[in-house]
Amino acid sequence: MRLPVAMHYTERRRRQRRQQAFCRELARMALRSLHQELTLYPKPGLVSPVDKGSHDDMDASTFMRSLFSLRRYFSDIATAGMAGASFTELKRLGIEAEQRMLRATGGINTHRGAIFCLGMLSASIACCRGQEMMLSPQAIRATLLIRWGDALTGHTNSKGGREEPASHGLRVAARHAVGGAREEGALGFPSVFEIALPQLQATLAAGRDWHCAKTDALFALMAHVSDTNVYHRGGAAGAALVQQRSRDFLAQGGTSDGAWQARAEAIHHEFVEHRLSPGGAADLLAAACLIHAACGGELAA
Ligand SMILES: CC(C)(COP(=O)(O)OP(=O)(O)OC[C@H]1O[C@@H](n2cnc3c(N)ncnc32)[C@H](O)[C@@H]1O)[C@@H](O)C(=O)NCCC(=O)NCCS
Ligand SMILES: Nc1ncnc2c1ncn2[C@@H]1O[C@H](COP(=O)(O)OP(=O)(O)OP(=O)(O)O)[C@@H](O)[C@H]1O
Repeated sequence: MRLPVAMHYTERRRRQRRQQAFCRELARMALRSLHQELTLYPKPGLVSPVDKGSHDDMDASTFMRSLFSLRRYFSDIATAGMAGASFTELKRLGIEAEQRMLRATGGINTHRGAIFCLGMLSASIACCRGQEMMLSPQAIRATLLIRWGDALTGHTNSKGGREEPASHGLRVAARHAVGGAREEGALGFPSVFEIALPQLQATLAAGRDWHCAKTDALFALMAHVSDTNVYHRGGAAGAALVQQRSRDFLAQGGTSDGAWQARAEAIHHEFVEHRLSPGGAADLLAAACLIHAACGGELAA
């Protein structure tokens, strides 16, 4: 039986409202995930509410200003992803968000990697939802690769649409042959899905709390990721130090070891001494929190 036209219209409006509400909720989750990363301490070399880590141009309040500037972005990129927008459209939203972030922070790069990583993942989560798929890490990753995988591979070699000649990431990629954020994206964020998420889940399954889960996941990321921020500041020797300390921390049981807090704090101070900052790993931790939350997990306080 055919429904009257007015009913079709009402049903369509309802569906549209539900989808808009989902995109707004997803944007809140993305911001909460970034906030979850920011508030974690000890966190080697990184900015937290306790100190500025290896940075002298930014602190937690710079990150908070940056976070507020991204509210609209995450909801816009989710809406675009739900509608199956092209990568060109997503990239335009990403570049605008970078510009808003830089205005909010007085030119300091607080969230460039996160805008890319959590932005693409938000688009993918919303795209799954738009097609009424069950939200799972597998579905989100497959959707990202099917929809935007080719374009993300193309992006690996482009200048990213910005005006400057080459970013730190591109210079590091050329000099040290490391992939960085662009390669992560082109491969469907393997460090999020294969390293950070399983580690979050393993620590929680072992009965430890969310704070421990985030800490173990961050160390697992630092042990595996080729972080262009680390190479930019510390070269190959800095990258080797970050990986070695992180592997040692995990080999001693991570947060299952009674003295983990003191050990993590000692590594934090050592990274600060060397001016090392694993910002890529920090972004990927926030991204893993977002996938965890989008698939029904709790983001504990
Ligand atoms: C892809 C991006 C991150 C550019 O990265 P690039 O390699 O040029 O390096 P840049 O030094 O500018 O920033 C890299 C940032 O990525 C993060 N990062 C570093 N290493 C890694 C890694 N291995 N994995 C994930 N993130 C990483 C860091 O936080 C760092 O700040 C992005 O800034 C970009 O291209 N922006 C243009 C807008 C765009 O195209 N957006 C796409 C859709 S949202
Ligand atoms: N808690 C955090 N502390 C520090 N950096 C973080 C944190 N979370 C994420 N990051 C990432 O680290 C990057 C900042 O690193 P950095 O200041 O080295 O970048 P830069 O401005 O490109 O380099 P530089 O300051 O050496 O010229 C940001 O792009 C951000 O994505």
